Amino acid sequence: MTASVSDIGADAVVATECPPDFAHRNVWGDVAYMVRLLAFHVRRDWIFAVPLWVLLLGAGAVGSYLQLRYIRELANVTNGLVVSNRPAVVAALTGAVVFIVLTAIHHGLQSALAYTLRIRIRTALTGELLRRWLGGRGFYRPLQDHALDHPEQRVQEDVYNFGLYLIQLAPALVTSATTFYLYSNQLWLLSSPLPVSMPSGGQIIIPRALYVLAIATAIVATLSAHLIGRIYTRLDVVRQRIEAGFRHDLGQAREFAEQIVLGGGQALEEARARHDYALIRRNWRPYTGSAASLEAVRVLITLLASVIPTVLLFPLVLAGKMQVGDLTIAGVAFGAVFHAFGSISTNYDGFALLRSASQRIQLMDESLSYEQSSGFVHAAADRPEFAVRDLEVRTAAGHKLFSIDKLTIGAGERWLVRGMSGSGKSTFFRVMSGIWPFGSGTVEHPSQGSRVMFLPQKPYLPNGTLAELLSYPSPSDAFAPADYRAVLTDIRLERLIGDIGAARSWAKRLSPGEQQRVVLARALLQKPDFLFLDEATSSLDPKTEAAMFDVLARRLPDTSLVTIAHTDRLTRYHSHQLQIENGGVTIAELKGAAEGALINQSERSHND
Ligand SMILES: Nc1ncnc2c1ncn2[C@@H]1O[C@H](COP(=O)(O)OP(=O)(O)OP(=O)(O)O)[C@@H](O)[C@H]1O
Repeated sequence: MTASVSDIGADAVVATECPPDFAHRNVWGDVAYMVRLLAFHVRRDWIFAVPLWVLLLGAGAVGSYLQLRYIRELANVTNGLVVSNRPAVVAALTGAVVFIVLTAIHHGLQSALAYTLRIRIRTALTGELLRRWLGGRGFYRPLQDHALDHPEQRVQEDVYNFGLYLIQLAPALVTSATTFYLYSNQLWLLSSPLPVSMPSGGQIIIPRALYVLAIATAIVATLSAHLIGRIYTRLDVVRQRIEAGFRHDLGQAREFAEQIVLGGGQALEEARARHDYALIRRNWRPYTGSAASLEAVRVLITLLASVIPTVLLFPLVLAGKMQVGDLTIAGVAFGAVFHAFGSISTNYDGFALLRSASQRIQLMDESLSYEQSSGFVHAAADRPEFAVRDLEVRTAAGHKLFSIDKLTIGAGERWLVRGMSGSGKSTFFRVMSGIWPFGSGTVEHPSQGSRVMFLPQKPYLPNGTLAELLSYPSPSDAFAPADYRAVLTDIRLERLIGDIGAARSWAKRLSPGEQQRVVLARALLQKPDFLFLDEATSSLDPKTEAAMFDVLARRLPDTSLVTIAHTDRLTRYHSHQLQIENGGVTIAELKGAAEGALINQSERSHND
């Protein structure tokens, strides 16, 4: 099957989609947020940030001074040539070469400062975003539909771009201010009044015509750049998002290659990737248009600005009232004042990209600050037990899943949780862990010091050494090599003992059942007081499953177990059952659960 791009509505998406994060932004709000980010870095890293900023901005001012001196030497060369003064030409050329060398050294040092500051800004912002995103509960959003798009890109690329464009722009603005200061006076002096004939027949005199024209041209340039640049910023925010979507879908196709090939989904995956790319192409058209318009307006106004002084002053040169070199200086001074006053317009593309990066960081910042208020009261019990009262668990959409009037999971008890698919078993675990906010009631958690461990339905096996996988979430040096050898034997993966220190893509190398056993080994190492297993052995054959429950009973005799399972086979390993059905629960004691049952089962398994 090949789905065409228009089938999927790419045009509509790009043409009509206004990023939710863009709608309420304006340029001053963005600038205020940039200042907040900057202030954050300066507060965090003031010992380095303050001197680096001072040096970098100072370097901008030095740069414009060097440029001025160099241009003056060039003007002296021209003036010396006009009057055939050889020593003056040679002296001016020598001066020009000195300023060229100084300018090169200056640029090198400025780059070093800029790169140092960039990585320091990035380090401060990345550290903060990682702390708030990965380090807190903000990491998990039950409402995936409303979750922030591609936070990973915001942390990685947007923070990088923020530092990049900020460091490009900030010194440029300081250079502009210095240039404006240095050249303003000169242009003011060179500016004579200009008589302008009016269509009505009269004549008005523009005082300091060159100066006024330089400022007016700069204002026109800035306003036109802003009008075009607003769209450019918006399109760049869209571009960042759809690029991230493209990368994400390709990454997912790589991750699930086996499932896709077995399911025959290659054509659909290709269509999905083409659709993602089509969005990028559709966005590229207006993006190109606005970038091209920005560039054209910038060049047009810059070039016009470069001829205005000649147009106004050449009669004075022809009349012998002004030297050619002075015309050059007037031209440079006009250009400098125009560029300095209108520096936002000449740097508008960088400013637009800086706004786009800062908007995306801001949305992540706001999203991390947002706390979904929980309907549940979580408290610490004074005994080592979980106790729930008047619990009503709901879906994110507000539909009731089930309610529990009263339930206590005491020390050493073994509970089996059952119910139809979608009845809310995993959500019950989410409530018990405190990450599910939708519903009401009280959950008392075991007294301080009790350790609780949740093993979810889908094992999470990040890349790393086998020891890191087994010790997760503790570091691998938290356990001795002998512990790893023992648990690998317990979970019947002795063959991997030689690979304990080997870094591999274990999620790809291990079968789903083996992955589940690796996750069970974490519990054997961590020895929690309460262990919640969400269909943690669903991929195992009955014999291996029995062996795993036998090991759990042997190695963790005092651990309270809460197991979600669909199979009757596990009844014998539990003392109580919680059945979720028809919006309520039924609680029963399982009389057949005896130590003997475990041992008999285990012996049978070994004899099979
Ligand atoms: N993160 C989430 N956001 C929104 N709804 C969710 C989320 N997780 C689960 N649900 C919804 O809550 C309901 C209960 O889901 P839950 O995972 O608890 O079911 P379950 O009983 O464990 O199912 P199964 O036996 O199939 O694993 C389902 O309708 C599901 O769609």
